Amino acid sequence: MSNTSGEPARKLAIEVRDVYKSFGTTEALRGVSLVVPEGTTCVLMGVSGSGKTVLMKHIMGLLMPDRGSVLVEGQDLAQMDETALNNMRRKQGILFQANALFDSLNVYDNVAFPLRERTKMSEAEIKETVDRTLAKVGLSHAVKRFPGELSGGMQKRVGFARATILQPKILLYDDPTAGLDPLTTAAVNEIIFTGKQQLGATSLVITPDVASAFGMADALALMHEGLIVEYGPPDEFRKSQHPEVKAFIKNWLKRREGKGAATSR
Ligand SMILES: Nc1ncnc2c1ncn2[C@@H]1O[C@H](COP(=O)(O)OP(=O)(O)OP(=O)(O)O)[C@@H](O)[C@H]1O
Repeated sequence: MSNTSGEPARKLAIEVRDVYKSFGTTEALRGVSLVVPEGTTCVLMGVSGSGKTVLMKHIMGLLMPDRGSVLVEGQDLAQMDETALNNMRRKQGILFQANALFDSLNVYDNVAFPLRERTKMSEAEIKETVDRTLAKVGLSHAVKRFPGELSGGMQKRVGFARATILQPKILLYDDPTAGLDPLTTAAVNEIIFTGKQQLGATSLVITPDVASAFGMADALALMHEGLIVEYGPPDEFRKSQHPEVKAFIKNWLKRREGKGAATSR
């Protein structure tokens, strides 16, 4: 199989096929389809309540569709038993808004945690792996500090180190830059890019930050009322004439200008 550029088509890391999901009378997903080829970054955008997190939870196997199917690395999650689902989740690195670091553990022990829980590595092997991972995110100097003693950006980097220490093939980020200042936001975007470059991982990112989205995405998807209303590479997405895309970008520009005015005052 090849695409129009003559390169062999990549395998699909994630494939969502016509998924419906309701909670009572709330139709959260109303026929969503999405493909994310291996090693690429897909960014999901959309207003609050449009269904982004519900979609991501399906990909994590935390929710099952009412109709349709979700395949991760070609495997239909609905066909998996609990053990297989757990194994599949281990291949995913998950970074949500809250970093979910253990406050009582220092940086070293936070990052070592998945290795102690899920591998049979010796303490010497763990040390070698943790040191190498922390060096990659520029935190070698902070191993003994506790989460409360770190800046927001440093906490994100620890979260990233912990989420990636088992070398996941799929990275899922839900609003990783929420509440962060522009400099820290740039640092987190760099981290997401690092995930792609260093791990060759497939990433699915939910972010309201359109500038970050365009900077990191191989493909962008806009969700609206439980549907993906536009999907495509950044260049095509930018030119979209879909009213929801135009409204979303206009709204973001307005909010950004508002923030600029607030900070320049
Ligand atoms: N467990 C649940 N029970 C009931 N309703 C839910 C549940 N989870 C999500 N919903 C509803 O499904 C819809 C989609 O929610 P979702 O969290 O996916 O939105 P979102 O696009 O991620 O929003 P935000 O940007 O605010 O996080 C919303 O109407 C939400 O209230």
